[in-house]
Amino acid sequence: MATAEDPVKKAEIDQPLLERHKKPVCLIVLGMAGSGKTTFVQQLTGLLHMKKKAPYVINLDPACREVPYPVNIDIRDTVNYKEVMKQYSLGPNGGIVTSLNLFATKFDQVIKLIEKKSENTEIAIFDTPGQIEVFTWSASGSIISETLGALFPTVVVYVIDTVRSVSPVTFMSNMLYACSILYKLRLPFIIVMNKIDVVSHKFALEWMKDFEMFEEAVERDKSHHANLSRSLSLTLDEFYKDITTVGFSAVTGEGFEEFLAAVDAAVVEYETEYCPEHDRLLKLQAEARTKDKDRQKKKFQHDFDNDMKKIELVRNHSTTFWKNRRRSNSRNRINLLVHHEQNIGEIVFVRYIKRCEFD
Ligand SMILES: Nc1nc2c(ncn2[C@@H]2O[C@H](COP(=O)(O)OP(=O)(O)OP(=O)(O)O)[C@@H](O)[C@H]2O)c(=O)[nH]1
Repeated sequence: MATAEDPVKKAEIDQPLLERHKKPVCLIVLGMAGSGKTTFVQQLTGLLHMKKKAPYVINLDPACREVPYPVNIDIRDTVNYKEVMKQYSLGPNGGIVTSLNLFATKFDQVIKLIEKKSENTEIAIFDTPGQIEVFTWSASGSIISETLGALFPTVVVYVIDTVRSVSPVTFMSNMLYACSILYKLRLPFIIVMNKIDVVSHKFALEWMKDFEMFEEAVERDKSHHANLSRSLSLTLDEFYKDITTVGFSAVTGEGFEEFLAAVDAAVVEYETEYCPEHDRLLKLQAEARTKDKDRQKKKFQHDFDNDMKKIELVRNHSTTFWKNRRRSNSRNRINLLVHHEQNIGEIVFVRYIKRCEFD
């Protein structure tokens, strides 16, 4: 398991973030309802302000009553969640999904605003709805995360309620969810074990580092899910190795510096792993498109040649016909032939235009 204090990563992040990147680092804050996302964003915003590094804050939760931090862009200014529910006859979750989808259609404007601020903004923070699946498994969530990932160094911050995770089963469920989000969004990932002012997150670090310690905890837990947790934990071993975990208290601000170091390390990962992979995929897509175009071009050429043969045949036939035609009883046949010639002429014309497009 990697922590922000790893010497290799620390060496790579000696240079301050702002000097390496002109664009802000985008933090997408996700987490189960009640994990403390909003309090975390509030604390983070306050601490960054104190450091004279005011973040650009975007609220993506259309259903929240109030936002307890200074917000630069608020989804509620663009979409009226209650109106959406009424207009489309939706329940609360459907209303949130549809509101986020409507907002995603205007996401290019958000990008423009962030770019405008890029000169003197280091960090942009996105607070997301409590119904985590609304963001992670919706089209709008993919659009937003992919757009950000393509333009700015983007990091997913997954907030976990440490107090509730002392139970191995809850801990395992949370980790499985984190793992599924990582594979869905494929962006650098930081786990924030929140509420460490109540319970230290050391037990979680130990469970992630040492499988036997987790197994002991599972043995103590009499839950009927214990066996499943044990085998899943082995599966998650690989996931733990690549993930950065920091303890944080959204109430006291403890863990702030460690979190910033983790963000810096995640940006290095974005540059060294995410960007090359992203470019590789784009290249593959471009190659596939070229191949498809070549295939269509060949097929077109084949059809075009066949048409030319057909028209030549009709032309020869009609020349003979016109030569031998007799005036009586031939009007319909003449009309048919003219019509046929016109049709083939149109096909050839359309194909000719298409060939010009190919070239
Ligand atoms: N002691 C303690 N309480 C916290 C901390 N972070 C959040 N809380 C409390 O946890 C509760 C939930 O916090 P929120 O910030 O509303 O959680 P959320 O994830 O935004 O919730 P949703 O908007 O429902 O998704 C609140 O009562 C907070 O005061 C923390 O670090 N320590």
